[in-house]
Amino acid sequence: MGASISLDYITHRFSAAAKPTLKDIENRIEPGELVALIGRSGCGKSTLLHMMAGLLIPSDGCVRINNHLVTKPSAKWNMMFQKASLYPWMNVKENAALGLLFDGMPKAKAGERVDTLLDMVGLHDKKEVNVQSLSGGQQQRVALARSLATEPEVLLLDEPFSALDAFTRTQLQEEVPNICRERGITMVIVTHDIDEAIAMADRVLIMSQNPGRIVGELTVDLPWPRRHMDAGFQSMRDELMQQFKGTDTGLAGRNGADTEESEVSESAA
Ligand SMILES: Nc1ncnc2c1ncn2[C@@H]1O[C@H](COP(=O)(O)OP(=O)(O)OP(=O)(O)O)[C@@H](O)[C@H]1O
Repeated sequence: MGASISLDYITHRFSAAAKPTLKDIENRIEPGELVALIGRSGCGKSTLLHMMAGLLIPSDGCVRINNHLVTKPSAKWNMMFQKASLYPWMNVKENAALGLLFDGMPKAKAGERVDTLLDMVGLHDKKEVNVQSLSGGQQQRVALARSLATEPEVLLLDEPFSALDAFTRTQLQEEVPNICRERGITMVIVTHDIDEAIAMADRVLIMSQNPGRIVGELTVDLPWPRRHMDAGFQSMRDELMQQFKGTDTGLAGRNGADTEESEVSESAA
C-alpha cells in the first residue's frame, strides 16, 4: 500500500549565502496518488525529489512519509533515475535482485520475487542475459523491476524515460502508472514533458523558478489508459500549458515563448 508524502514548508539554500533554490514548498500527496512535477530547467524539481528520497535534507521545513520524518534513503521509497545505473558484470536477474540482497533476503527467495517482476516488465526471456547486451529501454525495465522488488510504498522517478525512443517511452508511460495503480504505490515523477505528465499523473504540480515554488496544480481526471490523440487529453494539455504560462508570466516576459517551448515541451510521442 502506498504512503502519504507531506512537504512541510520546505525552503532550501545550497549554501548559507546563496538565494533559496526552493521556497515555502507545501503540499500533501495522498497514498496511491500519482503526481507529476513540471517546471523549467533548473527550477528545483530534482532537488525536491531528492528530498523526498532522503538524499538531501532541506535547510528549512521537512518531508514526511506516512508522518515519519525523512532523513535518509529507504527501500520503502525508491528512486529511478534517467540512467538505469546497472552493474555491467551482472545479469538481468542479479541486477534486479540487488536491493533485496542488500536488505538481507536469501538469494533463492530474492530470485523468486524478481522472476515474477521481470515477467511483468516484459523481460521473461532476458533474465540470464548480461545487462550490457540490453537496449536502453530494456535496461530501464530492469531498473524498474529492481525498484519494485523491495515493495516500495513510494516510487520517485527523475525523468526516467527521457533518453528512450518515443515508442518505448510511450509504452512505459502507460505501464508504470498501471503497475503503481495495481499495487497502490504512490508515484512522483519529475518531467519536462507536458504529455508525459498528463499520460501518467492524477495531479500535476507546476513549479516556478528563482526561487522554486509550487505555483499551480491541475487534476487530471481522464480515464485509463490515456491516449495522446483523445480530445480529453488534448484539452488537458491546452489547459496545463495555459496554466503554466499564466503562473510563470515573469519568466515568459523575460525569455519569450521560444524558451518556454524548449524547456517544457509538448511532446507528440
Ligand atoms: N549540489 C548543488 N549545489 C549547488 N547548487 C545546486 C546543486 N544541485 C542543484 N543545484 C542548483 O539548484 C537549482 C535547481 O536544480 P535542479 O537540478 O533541482 O533543477 P531541475 O528543475 O531538476 O532542473 P532540470 O529540469 O534541468 O533537471 C539549479 O540552479 C542548480 O544549479
